Amino acid sequence: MFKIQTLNNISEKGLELLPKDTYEISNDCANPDGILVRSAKMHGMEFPPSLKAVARAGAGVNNIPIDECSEKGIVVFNTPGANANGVKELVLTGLFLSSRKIVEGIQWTKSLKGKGDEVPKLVEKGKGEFAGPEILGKKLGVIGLGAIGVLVANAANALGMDVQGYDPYMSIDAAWGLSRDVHRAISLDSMLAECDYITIHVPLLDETKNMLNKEKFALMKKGVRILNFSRGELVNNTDLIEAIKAGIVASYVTDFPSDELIDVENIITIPHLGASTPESEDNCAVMAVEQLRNYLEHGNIKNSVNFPDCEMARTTNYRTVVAHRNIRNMVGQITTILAHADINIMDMMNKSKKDWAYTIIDSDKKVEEDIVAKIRAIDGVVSVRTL
Ligand SMILES: NC(=O)C1=CN([C@@H]2O[C@H](COP(=O)(O)OP(=O)(O)OC[C@H]3O[C@@H](n4cnc5c(N)ncnc54)[C@H](O)[C@@H]3O)[C@@H](O)[C@H]2O)C=CC1
Ligand SMILES: O=C(O)C(=O)COP(=O)(O)O
Repeated sequence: MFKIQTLNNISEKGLELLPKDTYEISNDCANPDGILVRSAKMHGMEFPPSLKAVARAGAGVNNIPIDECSEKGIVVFNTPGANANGVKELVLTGLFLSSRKIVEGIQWTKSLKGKGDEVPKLVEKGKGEFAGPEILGKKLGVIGLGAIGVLVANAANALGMDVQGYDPYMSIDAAWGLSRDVHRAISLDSMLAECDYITIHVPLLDETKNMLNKEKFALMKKGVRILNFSRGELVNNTDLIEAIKAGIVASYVTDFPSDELIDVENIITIPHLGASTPESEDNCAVMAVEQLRNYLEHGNIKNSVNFPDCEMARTTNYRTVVAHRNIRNMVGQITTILAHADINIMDMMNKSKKDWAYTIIDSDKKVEEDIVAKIRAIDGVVSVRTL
């Protein structure tokens, strides 16, 4: 029986893929084999030795202590692209909200309640306060051309915007999906200086924290409109508020409210709704559960953020999987232990990703617990399982 702990509400569409006879699901369980999570913060959590994997039903993994998980041999998955359309649609909404003073206009209209037959006249008299520009022909800069950035760039291009993108690490898959009409920015700074609208779609990392700060606001066009549906910490809020007061930033729309941003003129705060659609919630849950099951039951890794993709069709009934550091002679030591135990390898796969590596071995006989213990004792090995 595998125990799965859910730290957030996970769509039933995903949970129902966990067979009841082999999986126990609860939001409060002592020794889980796997955790399913959305945005719950996992930093500071105690990870029991039973924990083998964490599956984030979503894209951003800044709520998970990745390095600690790697050191403990816990494989962390996310669900690339599964909620990208949900976010794209809200970003497009954000583009219009940033331009047309829709939120402010709706707020003001509410103040007319009780004015009776006067309302239509008052509307026509007051509406001039809420005029705003069209997006057609305007320049949009997209920072980060991954699953979401590409969809946003293509959709904005289809709406008639002049779109450029900046992503020094763009994947080949993402490049295939990008419209040929989206231009490649020469540099981030040149893009920031040219654009009327800027939208940010990068993960929150040490390198991207405060990516939009005083220095960057100083480069921007007066009246620029900025959208942040990625993470609040990508933008320095103190510098942003100064840039708004100085008239550089005309509008900031974010999916990540924080106290200093709420109710500030020209800032629109949305309560992290990017992926809150039934479609995105289902897609993410299904993908997270499928990946988690494939790992727990077969040791296959797909879409992990800390260990390499490593998937092999089963050739025998005896599978051993080893998570280890990406250092030399790991495979040599593991296979020597198996050879000394008179175990023959029928098929194997070894893959690496940055500092970490993973090995799958299908053998002709069962690898008994004493042999597992020897493999576990190799310096650099962080987890061993037989399946
Ligand atoms: N508001 C919401 O509900 C949601 C927010 N998000 C946020 O959006 C982020 C992006 O999501 P996806 O597009 O699905 O991820 P992704 O991994 O497909 O794309 C991220 C892109 O950012 C690029 N990148 C990384 N560092 C960069 C840098 N310094 N400069 C320029 N580009 C850089 C990468 O090369 C990659 O192409 C997530 O990490 C998450 O924080 C994601 C889903 C929902
Ligand atoms: O996928 C992401 O990175 C998100 O920000 C979505 O978060 P959520 O699953 O809606 O709590």
